[in-house]
Amino acid sequence: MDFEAVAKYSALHLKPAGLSLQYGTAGFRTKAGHLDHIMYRMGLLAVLRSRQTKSTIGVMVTASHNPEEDNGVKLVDPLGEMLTSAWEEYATRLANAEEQEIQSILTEICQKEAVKLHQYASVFIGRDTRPSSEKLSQSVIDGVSALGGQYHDYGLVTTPQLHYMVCCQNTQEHYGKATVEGYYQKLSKAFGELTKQTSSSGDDQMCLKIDCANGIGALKLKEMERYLPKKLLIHLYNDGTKEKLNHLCGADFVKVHQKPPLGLEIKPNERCCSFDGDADRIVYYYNDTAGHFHLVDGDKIATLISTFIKELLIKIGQTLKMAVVQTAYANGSSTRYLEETMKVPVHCTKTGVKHLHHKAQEFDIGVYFEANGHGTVLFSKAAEEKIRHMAKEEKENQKREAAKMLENTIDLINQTVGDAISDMLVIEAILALKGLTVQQWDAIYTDLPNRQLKVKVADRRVIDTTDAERRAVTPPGLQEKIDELVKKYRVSRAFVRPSGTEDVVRVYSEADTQENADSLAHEVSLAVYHLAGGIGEPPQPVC
Ligand SMILES: CC(=O)N[C@H]1[C@@H](OP(=O)(O)O)O[C@H](CO)[C@@H](O)[C@@H]1O
Ligand SMILES: [Mg+2]
Repeated sequence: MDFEAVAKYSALHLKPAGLSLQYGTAGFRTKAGHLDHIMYRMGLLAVLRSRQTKSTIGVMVTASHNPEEDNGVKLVDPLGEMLTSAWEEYATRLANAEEQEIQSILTEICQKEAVKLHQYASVFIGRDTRPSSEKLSQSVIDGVSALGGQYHDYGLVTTPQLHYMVCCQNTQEHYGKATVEGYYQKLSKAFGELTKQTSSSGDDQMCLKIDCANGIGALKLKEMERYLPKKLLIHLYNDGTKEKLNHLCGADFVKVHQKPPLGLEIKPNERCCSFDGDADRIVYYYNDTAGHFHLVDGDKIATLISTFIKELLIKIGQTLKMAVVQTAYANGSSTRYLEETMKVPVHCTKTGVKHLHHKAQEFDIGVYFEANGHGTVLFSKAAEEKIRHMAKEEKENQKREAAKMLENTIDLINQTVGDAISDMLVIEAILALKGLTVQQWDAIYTDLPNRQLKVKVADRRVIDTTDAERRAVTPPGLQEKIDELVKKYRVSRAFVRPSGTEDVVRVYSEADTQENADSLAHEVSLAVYHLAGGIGEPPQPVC
């Protein structure tokens, strides 16, 4: 290893004294001004991971739905998955090392992981539209170069596009061409094929208003439009030309506040959706004729997609094992509907896509979505082969057509990670094929009223959880208090957990009415404030 080069470049990317950060739910995230050294060091780490896996590794510079002033970085593993957990620990150690410790930590990682120092290394780099992202991605490049790695800078891309391209590269382009154009072509072709059957009905225009959160999604949808069939009419709002990234708009804002984004006027019953800042999440919504807002979130997306797939599986007569994976934030009504009406097994994991993704890999077909709209569908190799074989060879017309639909769904979905563009196309195709309006989709089940709140505490690590984060083990007395509060309300549920992306404790509640969900969330927030070291003003009631 050329430690001289590492030290030379490192001096240009000094760590601010006393700063300590952790590789959290979605990599490192904080104020952009604190991240230069992290970027450089993640460039170094990506080279080691590439050498160890003998594969291309991705580095994405983004802070997703966070405010524009923040930034972040995450590493992408060879098949487009999130970085494996042992390496998350290395990432944290390297990020927090003092200047003089960098060399010994790099050496230790190489020894532990049997990294061959002369192995070829390749890193794909992408970034979102934040003003700070370009400079920060240059720091990643410095890290890659310092250790003699090769890199391809894709510039402005959505997070899922980078994941896709890493997967393409490491499967010798079996998954698709490792270019943004290849991505557009693959998805557009699958979408066109899948929606072919809908084109005979005449009034089959699919109209969708998209809030792009003033982020990368707008740029990429504009590029993609010319590849898409004309029958899909998309109208882009919050395209980043006027307003600030994620400010009062985007999927996270709409989900958390349960209201429409600024900058998008909704006429009654119009189908609308919001992307988040790096276009890996999507939620749908509409206003009814009385002007009431209705959110159609990740749980409803999982329900729509799994219903569609299950119906096709019945048609092809294959007993492939399908399951839905959710987190504790999934609305209780969605879980009940999936288990009791749909008869689909449901599993609950900790928050964070990597947990859902791993669980979903256990099934022939694993549908996973966080309630906030981040999710995808995974098909096992065996399931995929079976479906592709049937789509080609099956003699019975009806079965073969159903298999073809599944095959096109496989090609349309981005299996590496949740992808707003790909998910949107899957949803639009399913709605068109099933002839469903957004209201009919929404009416599949009724969400339980719920509320999400944040509480500021001195150190959120004092809260430790178990049972897929549904119960707090520490601090003492907190879970008992939550249990007591939950008992006061009907069909209620509540839990708290430290956020992995923000310096807050998150509170979630559900109850029979919105007033009760709000009141339960407020009472639980007060319990957190008092028992887990709250700082600042005590939480105020939701108004
Ligand atoms: C309640 C919630 O929506 N939490 C989000 C949020 O994680 P936290 O650990 O809750 O901050 O950001 C993650 C990354 O985008 C996402 O995976 C997760 O679902
Ligand atoms: Mg995101």
